[in-house]
Amino acid sequence: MNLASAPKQLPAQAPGQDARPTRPLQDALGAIVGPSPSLCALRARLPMLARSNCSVLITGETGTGKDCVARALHELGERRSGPMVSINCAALPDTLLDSELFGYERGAFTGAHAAYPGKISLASGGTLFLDEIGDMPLHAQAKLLRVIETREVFPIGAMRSRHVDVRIVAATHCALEQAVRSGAFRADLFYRLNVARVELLPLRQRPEDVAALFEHFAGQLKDGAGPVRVTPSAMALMQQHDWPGNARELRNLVEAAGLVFDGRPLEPAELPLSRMTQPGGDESSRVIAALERCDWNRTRAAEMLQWSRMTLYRKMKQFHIAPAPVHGARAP
Ligand SMILES: Nc1ncnc2c1ncn2[C@@H]1O[C@H](COP(=O)(O)OP(=O)(O)OP(=O)(O)O)[C@@H](O)[C@H]1O
Repeated sequence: MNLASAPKQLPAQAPGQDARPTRPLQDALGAIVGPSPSLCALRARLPMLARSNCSVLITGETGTGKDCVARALHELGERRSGPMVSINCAALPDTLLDSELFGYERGAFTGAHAAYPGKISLASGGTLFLDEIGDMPLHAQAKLLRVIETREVFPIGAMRSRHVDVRIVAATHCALEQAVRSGAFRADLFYRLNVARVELLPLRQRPEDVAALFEHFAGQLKDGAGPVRVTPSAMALMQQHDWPGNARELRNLVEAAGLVFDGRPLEPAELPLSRMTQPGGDESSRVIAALERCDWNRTRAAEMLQWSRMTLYRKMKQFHIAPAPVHGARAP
């Protein structure tokens, strides 16, 4: 099957035209693949959003492309020659998040053998991408709010604050409004971050993007693994799949398909669509089943579920699943 490619959303470059202004635009927008109306609208809106310096909050399920959008915002804006510094707020324990974000002076605490400027200062002149902002502990939220309001950062153990010039882009998979209502997220910080909002739909709500994404990921396969092709019925099956891991799950599927592809378009039965990610079945059982099949190795279980490790940790926390069963008994 010849898969439909994404429509040409970008204006063609006239011969002799200076390539400099359009190249970053083409690259950054071209990295967000998919002909669905929601992605077309996003690509039309991003250049304007990137030109402003306002904070942007990107929301969407895991694997929907929040990181891609944050990168495009940086690359399309005037700060593109500056750094883009990312931090995953869910990946660090509370104490480390503080020092990673705000930095510290030499000797500020045991083990601080040298001063560290912190991610916020390191992003000065560029963009600070705060991934999984919904998992930021309340005390760090208060400090971040102060940084946004004063544009000053106070490293741990420092005598004086330092000026910083950063654009903040934050992302979350969770409903921050609900977290604000429950008191888990500060309302004042929410309003500071939510100046502009980008909402990414789950892939199951934009099945028209599946073919274009499939072709995009197939084109990225290393030599010898492609070009993977599928029959029309296999594509139809993929368009009906619920994709709990969204584009990341599709990318993993294409990589797995590349390993079994022998030049013949793949039939539906040959698609490595994991039963773990088939529609139906409750999610906590799927998580436990994957962990059991991988001897409770969370890295392998995350791969099997086609989730990032952070997503698996989050789901385990959500469903109260302990890291390993005690005496073979399942955690509640
Ligand atoms: N529209 C898209 N076009 C091209 N690639 C995409 C698109 N959406 C997602 N991807 C790719 O899918 C993978 C997952 O995307 P990304 O990391 O941006 O998702 P995310 O929403 O930030 O996930 P998480 O919440 O788990 O961090 C990446 O390889 C990314 O490049």
